[in-house]
Amino acid sequence: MAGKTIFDKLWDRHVVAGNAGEPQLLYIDLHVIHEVTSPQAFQGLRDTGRKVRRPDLTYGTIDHNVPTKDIYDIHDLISKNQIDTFTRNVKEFGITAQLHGASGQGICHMVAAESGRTQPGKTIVCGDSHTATNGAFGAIAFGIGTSEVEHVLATQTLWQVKPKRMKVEFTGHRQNGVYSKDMILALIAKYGVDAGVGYAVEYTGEAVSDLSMEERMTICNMSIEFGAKIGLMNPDEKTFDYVKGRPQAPKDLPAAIADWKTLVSDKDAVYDKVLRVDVSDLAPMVTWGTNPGMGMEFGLEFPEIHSLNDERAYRYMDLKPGQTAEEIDLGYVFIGSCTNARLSDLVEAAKFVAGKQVASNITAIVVPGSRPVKTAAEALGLDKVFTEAGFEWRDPGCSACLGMNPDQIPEQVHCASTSNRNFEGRQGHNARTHLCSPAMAAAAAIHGKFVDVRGMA
Ligand SMILES: CC(C)[C@H](C(=O)O)[C@@H](O)C(=O)O
Repeated sequence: MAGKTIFDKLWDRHVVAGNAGEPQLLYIDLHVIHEVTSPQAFQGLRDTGRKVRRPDLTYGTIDHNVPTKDIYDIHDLISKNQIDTFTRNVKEFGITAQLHGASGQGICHMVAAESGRTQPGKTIVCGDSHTATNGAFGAIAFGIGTSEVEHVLATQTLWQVKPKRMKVEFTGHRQNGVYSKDMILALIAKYGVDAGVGYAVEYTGEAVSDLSMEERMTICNMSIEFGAKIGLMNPDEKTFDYVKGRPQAPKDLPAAIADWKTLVSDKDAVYDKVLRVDVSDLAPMVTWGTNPGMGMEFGLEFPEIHSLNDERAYRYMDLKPGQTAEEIDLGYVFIGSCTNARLSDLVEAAKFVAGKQVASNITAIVVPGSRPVKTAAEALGLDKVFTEAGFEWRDPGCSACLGMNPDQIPEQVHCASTSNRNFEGRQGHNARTHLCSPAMAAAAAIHGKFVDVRGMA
């Protein structure tokens, strides 16, 4: 019999009912909730007189709507209503949540891992498309819709059709100044934003083993930009070390680790599709267009127009084929989001900023993804490094990744952004987003334009 992938092993462990090839009922080990996609779900429970089946397996945070200048100072009435409603709901249904100013508050895709709830072998869902971030630990993690949030709240299970299996092998070793963000942007640029549709993607290869857990999360996070709901990696010693010592780590860690070690893909595992990206010569990536696949290695010219989409993207971005990233007239730099606002991202960005000044044409903000990251960064003095250089240092939240809170990029301004989506209007009406790594964003803030960070720090 052929070997099994990690995905097969985890899937099989969680099937409660249903046959292969049909929708199957999966047990959910962890349900993360936030203020945007849960209100109707709770109302649905209330309307039918149901309770949350496993409040102990449900974990909440506020992130999308929170202002990052003063988390209590919410002017937008819809945002305020969502946060107030969420606060009421978690209290009424007995769910642990990181609310205003709480020490664990932050972006939903960061807080579960930070608390130790994200562990190898789990099924993890959240009403948010970047939930695959947790897959970096060797978990099946995916985003769900609000009616599914209600289903999970009520039953701790979910109907799903098993996706196909894809292996993405990152071979070679990265050059200095090239990061996991560049790896995932390169994958999406090479194969397209729909290449992962219908697949659970397993990321493997020496270039993945090289990465820290935080860097791995960046890759799994952007699985959805590759078209896949699920992206995951085989757990290893780095994974176990990350979980160890966290408040919600398993009580009997050695026993858990012994089990987790079995939850890796067999050598002879079978995949429906295999893709490869060699990262040895990869340069830092910058997107020029309006989807995450419209990206180029730094130094290369933006491509010819091949479709109406390309034409529209160039018009929206006010750029032309043949230009290079260096020629982009940047006005804003955003370092933040569930993709790249972890401690190591801020440490790396700070290397390019220390002792320097933000260029006069740039407004630059750093938004730690969570309160634990903010606290840890301040203990390292990173807040001073950034503010002395002219960056603003904010409170945790989704911030300018998406225009759901006051942090918006002004119209027509080009923004070097460490976030995950460069869609039209994503960061604000008519704002122009260029996705890149924290190092590229930080160096761009100092130089006033994109520069090649290879060999710089
Ligand atoms: C608000 C939420 C539903 C949305 C998502 O699920 O993707 C957001 O997090 C995003 O990144 O666009």
